[in-house]
Amino acid sequence: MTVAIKKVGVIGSGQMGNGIAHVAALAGFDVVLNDISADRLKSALATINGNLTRQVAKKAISEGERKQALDRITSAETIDALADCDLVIETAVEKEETKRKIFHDVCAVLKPEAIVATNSSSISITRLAASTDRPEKFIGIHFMNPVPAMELVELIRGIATDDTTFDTAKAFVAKLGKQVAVSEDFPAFIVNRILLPMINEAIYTLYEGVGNVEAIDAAMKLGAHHPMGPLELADFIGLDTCLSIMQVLHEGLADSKYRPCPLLVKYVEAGWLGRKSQRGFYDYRGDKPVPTR
Ligand SMILES: CC(=O)CC(=O)SCCNC(=O)CCNC(=O)[C@H](O)C(C)(C)COP(=O)(O)OP(=O)(O)OC[C@H]1O[C@@H](n2cnc3c(N)ncnc32)[C@H](O)[C@@H]1OP(=O)(O)O
Ligand SMILES: NC(=O)C1=CN([C@@H]2O[C@H](COP(=O)(O)OP(=O)(O)OC[C@H]3O[C@@H](n4cnc5c(N)ncnc54)[C@H](OP(=O)(O)O)[C@@H]3O)[C@@H](O)[C@H]2O)C=CC1
Repeated sequence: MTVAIKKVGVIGSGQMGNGIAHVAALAGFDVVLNDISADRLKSALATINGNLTRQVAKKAISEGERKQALDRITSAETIDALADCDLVIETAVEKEETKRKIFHDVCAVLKPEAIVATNSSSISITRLAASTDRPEKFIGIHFMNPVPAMELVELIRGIATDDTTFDTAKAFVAKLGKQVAVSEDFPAFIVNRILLPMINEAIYTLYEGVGNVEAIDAAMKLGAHHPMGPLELADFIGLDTCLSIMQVLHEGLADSKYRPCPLLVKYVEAGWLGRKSQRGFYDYRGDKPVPTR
């Protein structure tokens, strides 16, 4: 059994939030995009418009579809604006305390039957669900970056998630034109359990001087046919997010093989978070990315 979803709330308008709002609006859902920062909301709407315009240029969608999708998105700086949403997807920073606070605030304004989802990359769905007033209506809907281009969405049930919530989330993902992979609720789920240790190992390879940034990325692009090198991909994901995921794996599985590389810690402490802060394993401030090591 599924429940009808018409209006979707997206909390956090960073790179994932704008991607989720984009694909949901294009699929015909009304979307309320929420962020604590007005500037973020403004730049998210500009990014969505830019990505929709690129799809029009590639003839993937019509000009009318671009316009209708944009018209379906409203932006809001306050959480009250999400009150009449049927589904809310939280996609703020990968910090458990921030997410818990958001769930506390949003559940207070939502109707009791609304479904609450998180796009968390790694944090226990069961634990996040337990911090809400509706663990049975809580689920992990984990999109991949960049959302408009990636086919997969992981669905993760918490221990209490009911069948209606799972079936509704599955139908929602199908309506977005994406494929589902179901993951059990263990640290970092499937994709990041495999991908992040690979990225962390690439950073150790750099840290130990086995290769420089250029050599490591070229090796994996040309030698293993990865679309992006692991360091380029780390910058794309965000080094703060990569570190948070490694910390969840390290703490959650208590195995030293998940120890975050000290060089990753150093970059995050420097505020060199990758593309979003214009500097990470590459410096993006010039015409083209320049390796920082
Ligand atoms: C951390 C987590 O929790 C989970 C994760 O997401 S892990 C990260 C998973 N993502 C990846 O591994 C991405 C790896 N990289 C890639 O697959 C590719 O480099 C890429 C798809 C990003 C770009 O591919 P490309 O061939 O170099 O570029 P390009 O041909 O311009 O783009 C391919 C498509 O992606 C879209 N695209 C590219 N960058 C985009 C962006 N930033 N935002 C939206 N769409 C984008 C393009 O519009 C294009 O769409 P169509 O196929 O509909 O035309
Ligand atoms: N990056 C990736 O490749 C992927 C990330 N994810 C997950 O998606 C989530 C978001 O990641 P991503 O988009 O990359 O992160 P970003 O840093 O790009 O965006 C996070 C956004 O959330 C905003 N924010 C912070 N606190 C709040 C709040 N209390 N209420 C509303 N908005 C808030 C931030 O605002 P401000 O900057 O002003 O603090 C920022 O705009 C994380 O949980 C991450 O693990 C999932 C799949 C892939």
